[in-house]
Amino acid sequence: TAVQPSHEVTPKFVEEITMAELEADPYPFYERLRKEAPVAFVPSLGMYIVSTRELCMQIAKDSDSWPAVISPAGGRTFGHGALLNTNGPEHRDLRDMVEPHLQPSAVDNYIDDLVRPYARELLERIEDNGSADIVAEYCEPVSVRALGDLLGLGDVSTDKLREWFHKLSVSFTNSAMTSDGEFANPNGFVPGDEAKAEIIAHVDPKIDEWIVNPDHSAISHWLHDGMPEGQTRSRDVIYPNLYVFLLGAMQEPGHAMATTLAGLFSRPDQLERVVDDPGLIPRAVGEGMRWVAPIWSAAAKIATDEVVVGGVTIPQNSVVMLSYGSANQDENAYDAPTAYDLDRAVIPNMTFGGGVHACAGTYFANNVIRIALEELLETIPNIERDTDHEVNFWGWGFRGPKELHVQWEV
Ligand SMILES: COc1cccc(CO)c1O
Repeated sequence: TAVQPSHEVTPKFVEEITMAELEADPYPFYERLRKEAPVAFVPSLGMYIVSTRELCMQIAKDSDSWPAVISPAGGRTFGHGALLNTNGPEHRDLRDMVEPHLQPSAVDNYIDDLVRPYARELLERIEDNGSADIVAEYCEPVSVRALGDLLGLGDVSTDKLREWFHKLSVSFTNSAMTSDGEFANPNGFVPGDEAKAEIIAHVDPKIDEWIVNPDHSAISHWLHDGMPEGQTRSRDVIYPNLYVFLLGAMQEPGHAMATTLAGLFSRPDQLERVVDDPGLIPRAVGEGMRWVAPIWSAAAKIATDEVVVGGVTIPQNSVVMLSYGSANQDENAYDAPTAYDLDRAVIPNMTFGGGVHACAGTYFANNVIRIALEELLETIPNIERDTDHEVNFWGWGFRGPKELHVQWEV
């Protein structure tokens, strides 16, 4: 439930902010938060928001004082057995379940064959068109196909995987609360419920098969690895964590590709350097994800006891949301933080979180994004932004360009 601090006076701009404004452009609001109220209870979100890099880093790393909790909207979407809602030994067991496929030595073995052929196939389809919405026609397809095939969902179409993550995403981030702590937009969870129903209908028979005939897919290993002979993990464990992968792990590499391109388009000289030297792509991607963190504000923690943070008393059991997208543009840590700059000093950022809950897919994601951009810039080195279209970044929980219209001389 939303714990409204009675004695604190909420600044007017904090009282008035709406979900729609945050999803359109959270940056002005968070710049004011960082300066005037780095820790603030935001009534329309029904939780405390932490907006500076220092405090986000401090809380993310202190998992004893700040256990991870799924946000209210997240819990309504996924249920409560997901990695990001577990701590201690239960969390460790789930990380042991998902990490084998994501550790660098494993990724190095499969990542090129997993990503490059499909990226090339997509580029062959569009390279003679001279224009594209690169988000829909390339970034999202490459992002979902790679992970879908790894998971064991090669029989789910690219478009269906995209539909699922879009539906899960709007549901997971449907965070608006009324003043009495109810969800402001209960209908916003319908897309997530629809996606889950389809996911279960498709995956249940596959789980039945994997139980008796294991294969090398990630989900098959999640069922069997580390379990006593003849036993497999229950669906109650598999599904909430599969939803985590079908949302963020599917959506964010595509966001990061598009955001990096948008950043480079804002610095044509830097785009040219990256096209000429693909060895710069990892740095370009790192800066792109610093510039607009794809997982912008989706890591919530819970105050185990009443605690004072940033001068604010946070009551016990309050939900605190770490806004990594704001931390990454904290003027106390980054010069000209709102600018994309390939050459800026590399200062650790919050893109992949921190502490024991830091992203398990960091290495996997960085390689998917790298290969996708290597193939794109090699195939279409003269890619430009189509300035007849705006770059419409969207999202508060997760953020990236909804579309990115590009053109090139054929
Ligand atoms: C990798 O995937 C995720 C990371 C952080 C939050 C969520 C919300 O489910 C995710 O799906």
